[in-house]
Amino acid sequence: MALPTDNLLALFRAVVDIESVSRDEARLADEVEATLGGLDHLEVLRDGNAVVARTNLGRPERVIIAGHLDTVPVAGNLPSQVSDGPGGVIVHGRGTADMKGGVTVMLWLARRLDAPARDVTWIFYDCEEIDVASNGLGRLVAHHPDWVAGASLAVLMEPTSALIEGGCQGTMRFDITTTGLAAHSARSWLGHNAIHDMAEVIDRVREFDCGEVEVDGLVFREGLNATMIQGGLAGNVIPDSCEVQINYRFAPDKTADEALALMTRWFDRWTLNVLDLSPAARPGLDEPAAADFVAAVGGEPRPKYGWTDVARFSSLGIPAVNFGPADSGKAHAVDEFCPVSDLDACAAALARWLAPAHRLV
Ligand SMILES: N[C@@H](CCC[C@H](NC(=O)CCC(=O)O)C(=O)O)C(=O)O
Repeated sequence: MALPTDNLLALFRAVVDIESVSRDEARLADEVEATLGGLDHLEVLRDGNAVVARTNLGRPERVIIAGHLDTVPVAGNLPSQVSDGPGGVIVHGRGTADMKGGVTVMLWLARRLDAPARDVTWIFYDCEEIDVASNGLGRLVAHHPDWVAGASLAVLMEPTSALIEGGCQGTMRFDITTTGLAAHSARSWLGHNAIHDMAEVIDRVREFDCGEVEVDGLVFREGLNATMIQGGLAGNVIPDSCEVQINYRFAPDKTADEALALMTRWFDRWTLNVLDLSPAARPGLDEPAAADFVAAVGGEPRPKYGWTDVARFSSLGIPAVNFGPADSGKAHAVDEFCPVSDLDACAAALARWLAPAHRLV
């Protein structure tokens, strides 16, 4: 199936309807490669399930526009559905908010902007939604550092309702396990209940003061939450083990090491098994390239509460911002959606910035 590139809504629905849960992005990556291949103005490169398309026009400046192809697991919310909203057509379904609207705008513009004023590297990558060790952009940068080198700005088309969201919060996921002694539940005094012991861990999670933290003029909002729990063997057995997964979202005033040290102190009675630790990124919107983008797009920048690869680009010394269609408040929700008017707004703003003289057809 070739992606329909003449109609934005049709393209969006086709991209959404190709299921691409993390580690299963090959089909969508193939379609992206086929859609951008064979155009005179683009060089197309591939690393695993990541696709890069770039102009080589010898412009004095190169920018990166990036987005991930993967989604969190489908929850009965595919294929896509459409409805009519006050502002026009709305597309519903897994990935519409996070972040196939952004991917669609990238495909739309990459095909059409054949003479941008800045050279553009379009990066479509895999495995963003899972552990940082699997992240496709991280792999691509490790394999081909030259594919991102020298960029003056990276725009991540994560959901932002077509406004700029600066920086990103860090994320740390860890397990805590409590251990008991199994016994018949009719003689519970012979055992020790690991699930009951977990109550103290949960209390500790709830007692943590999740503050608001201002960084570079944007107010971030931290969070500490138990997100998964398991334990118990059968309804008549005292459980001898219970495991909870905890997620700490930390503001960019802390390094990843500081976040780890804080959690280790806060849960000092237990052993933390760290599953994932991704650093935050400061907004840095006063960097000249970022400030120029803010001026071109307009609107009042907001903080990015989720983790995005803005953090990776920042650590590489490339200023980066989040800018894409859809409300981030709907990211990962079963009823996620994206208004087509957001796609139009993002495409128009990016075209203004990349090729002021270009008329989008
Ligand atoms: N390695 C991390 C990756 C998690 C990435 C994910 N990002 C978003 O959902 C961005 C959307 C937004 O907030 O606008 C996240 O923050 O969970 C991990 O495995 O946790």
